[in-house]
Amino acid sequence: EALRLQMASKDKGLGLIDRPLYIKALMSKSAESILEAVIKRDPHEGEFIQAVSEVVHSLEAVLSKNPQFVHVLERLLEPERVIMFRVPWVDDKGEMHVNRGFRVQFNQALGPYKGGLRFHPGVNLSVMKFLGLEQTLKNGVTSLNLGGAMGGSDFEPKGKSDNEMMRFCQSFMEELYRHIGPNQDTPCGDIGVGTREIGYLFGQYRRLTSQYESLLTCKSPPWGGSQLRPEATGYGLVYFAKEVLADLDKDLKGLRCVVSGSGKVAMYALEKLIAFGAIPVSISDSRGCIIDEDGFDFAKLSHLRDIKNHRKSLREYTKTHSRAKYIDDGKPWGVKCDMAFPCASQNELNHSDAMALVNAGCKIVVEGANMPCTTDALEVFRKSKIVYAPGKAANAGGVVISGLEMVQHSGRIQWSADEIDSKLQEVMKEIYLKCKKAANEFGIGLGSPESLVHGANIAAFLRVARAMLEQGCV
Ligand SMILES: NC(=O)C1=CN([C@@H]2O[C@H](COP(=O)(O)OP(=O)(O)OC[C@H]3O[C@@H](n4cnc5c(N)ncnc54)[C@H](OP(=O)(O)O)[C@@H]3O)[C@@H](O)[C@H]2O)C=CC1
Ligand SMILES: N=C(CCC(=O)O)C(=O)O
Repeated sequence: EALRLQMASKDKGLGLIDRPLYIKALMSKSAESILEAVIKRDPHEGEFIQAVSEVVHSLEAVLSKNPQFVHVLERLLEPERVIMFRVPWVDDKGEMHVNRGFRVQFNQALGPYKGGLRFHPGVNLSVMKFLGLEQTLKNGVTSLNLGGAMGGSDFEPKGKSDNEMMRFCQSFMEELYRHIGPNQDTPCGDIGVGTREIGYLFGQYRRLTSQYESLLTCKSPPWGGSQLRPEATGYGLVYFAKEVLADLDKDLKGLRCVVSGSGKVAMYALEKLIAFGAIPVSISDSRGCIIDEDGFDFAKLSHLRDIKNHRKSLREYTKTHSRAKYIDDGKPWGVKCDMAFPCASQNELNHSDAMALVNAGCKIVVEGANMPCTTDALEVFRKSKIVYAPGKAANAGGVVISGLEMVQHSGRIQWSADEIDSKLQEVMKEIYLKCKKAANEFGIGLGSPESLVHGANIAAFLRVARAMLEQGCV
């Protein structure tokens, strides 16, 4: 029945919203009714429904053994607060512009809201809610006491001067500061928001409140930031991948890796892969990808992509490295490889990309981005027995070091890069073991390629749900 529904949905070319049809066929009544309620309430929020479908599917076994959690899950899937606001700003020519700002404060049961800020024209409420849910579960799967949130704006940072970026950040914080604080909500970076933007946001917050508080992370180390916070997501991703490989008696050395994206997460993942002797052969940006079969000149690449140089196009790399090929509108998934690290954006890797990866010999996919694989791509991985590590576990290194930044900032101390790095390695191993344990406890054995995603959802949900149950119907 599930396969029939799945084929039917594919034949009719049903959209994202209908994709859960075949997933629903696999679900018990209570799980299906929870998903149906979400689809009924916001049928146009495709990304959010996609994220919810995966979570509800993972929790079937938990709900059947713990019926008291059914109502907790219903509450969890509705954000505690959605703040949307106008962001007016003036460009260098004196022209006025307006953008939309968001802060989705998803769940505060485990601690103050914690999550990124994304500046990208693709930002809308559905994307903010999917990221808020992912962040809630990601923070839940760590041992940190942090709730989940996500915010940002549909502002396009590309082509903006430093002064325009500063004025936009100041206007954005002019509203956001009413809703955040060290014990309330502590934002950080994400797509389009790095240390430069966090600096401008922090300066405006200080001006408005005259408070020097630990309320933004990814700050610059000399004034309260943590060592290795920019590197943390990419480094942690590779540490997680090493744990997955170790269980398969493999190691990164000599493995060919395809990476997508060339921002903060992708570039530091590339650096760490090279350090461990892996051979990254591709990276990408929103206009195309570079294939360099012999491996990359990391120093040259990182100079090109540095935000201080306004992130030059990847095409510039081929001017000094003739062996590299730049492919307009290209994606890196067809290149012969052993592992894939999607580190760009949601739904960047679809059904045909997944098929290309299978044909290229890929055996393991480790997500650096949040929800980079479509439901159809995950179905291909499942059928082809490709081991798949979800972003909510594998990319949690960023928020973990954000949590450590908050500890250092409030204690007015700063740990060394080595201390942070060894803590990061330890935490990524802990997260991996938690996912494995949860999957095994509920009978989704490690043999099944999607066990880590179920394990991550189960481990995270149980931690958040227990707190929500004890804190009453709020
Ligand atoms: N920063 C963090 O701490 C964390 C980030 N993540 C996730 O990792 C991913 C990357 O974030 P981050 O590296 O910080 O962001 P950056 O803005 O630093 O880099 C984003 C990269 O992805 C590319 N990109 C953006 N949108 C698209 C798209 N629609 N299609 C193809 N490529 C695209 C960009 O290309 P171009 O330069 O051409 O725009 C750029 O190379 C996101 O999914 C984010 O949510 C997860 C955990 C932590
Ligand atoms: N964008 C982030 C980082 C969140 C944080 O460090 O608060 C993520 O985990 O997706």
